[in-house]
Amino acid sequence: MKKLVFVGAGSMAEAMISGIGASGLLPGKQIWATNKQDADRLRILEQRFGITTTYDLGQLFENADAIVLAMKPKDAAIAMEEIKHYLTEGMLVISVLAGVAIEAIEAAAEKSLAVTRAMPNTSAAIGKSATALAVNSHVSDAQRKLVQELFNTIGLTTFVEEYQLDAVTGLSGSGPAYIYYLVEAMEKSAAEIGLEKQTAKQLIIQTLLGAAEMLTQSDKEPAQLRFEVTSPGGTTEAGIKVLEQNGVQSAFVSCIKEATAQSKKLGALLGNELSAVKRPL
Ligand SMILES: NC(=O)C1=CN([C@@H]2O[C@H](COP(=O)(O)OP(=O)(O)OC[C@H]3O[C@@H](n4cnc5c(N)ncnc54)[C@H](O)[C@@H]3O)[C@@H](O)[C@H]2O)C=CC1
Ligand SMILES: O=C(O)[C@@H]1CCC=N1
Repeated sequence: MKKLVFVGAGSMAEAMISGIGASGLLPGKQIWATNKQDADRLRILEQRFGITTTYDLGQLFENADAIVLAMKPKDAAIAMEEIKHYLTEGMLVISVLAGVAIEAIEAAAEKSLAVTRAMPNTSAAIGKSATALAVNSHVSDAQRKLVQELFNTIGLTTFVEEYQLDAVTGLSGSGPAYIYYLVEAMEKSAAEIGLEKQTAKQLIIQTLLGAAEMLTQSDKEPAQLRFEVTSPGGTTEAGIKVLEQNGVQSAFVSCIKEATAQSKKLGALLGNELSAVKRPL
């Protein structure tokens, strides 16, 4: 790949640019980006990652191998209207838009295109994204390899059926936020039980890293690992009892289902009838 173009230069684009840049797969200069109107933001990204930015769409799309659609779903219709004439058959379109169907993107572009729908997460910034990918039939084997190589630079990559991407969005696209939410709660409680912020932060982060590593290295189920922390009549048992009384586990299940449902709704922002990708019967 010689030229990768980001249309949209917000948090997700930055996380990807940062990860791809750090991997050395593509020199910064060959990564291009544009946004709606925030020139200061583009300048910051240029300085930070050595990328090229422009508002000249002709220049932006010239000889581009792959285009990443990285605007909010609500802005996708206008953005597609602006860029559709620059999208050509040989280009690979990579959409990170939550909920928006591949067919809706092709319909908005008014042509058949090689499209990959991807759902990464913001841990891409440090090469730790969990990314799921789905491709349409116009994506060649070489493009499939290329897109996998690209997302491998920012973490773990797996291919799924397109209808599964809303679930991926609810689970791992939004997932980092759930973990940060838990950490916020742990930090709040640390303050209330008399621990200094810095000490608590260190302990919380190491606890998370340790638990993640245990989940990776051990072949035990999470429930078994939890059981092993929980001494009868001990502190964990007392704590978890409160979580159970407050329905925290089922609240998490509802949270992920709601986020999944919201992904489906967001898809409707770019072509109502085309956006809902149904599970095959
Ligand atoms: N933030 C996250 O954790 C994740 C976000 N996503 C998806 O990534 C996409 C972007 O999300 P964020 O980066 O969080 O949003 P953001 O609000 O930080 O950035 C959106 C960018 O799109 C630009 N934009 C809007 N209209 C445009 C147009 N017509 N032409 C060019 N640029 C335009 C904005 O100027 C801005 O730079 C969304 O579709 C979201 O569903 C996917 C996975 C994770
Ligand atoms: O909140 C959102 O809509 C985006 C998609 C997944 C994570 N952030």
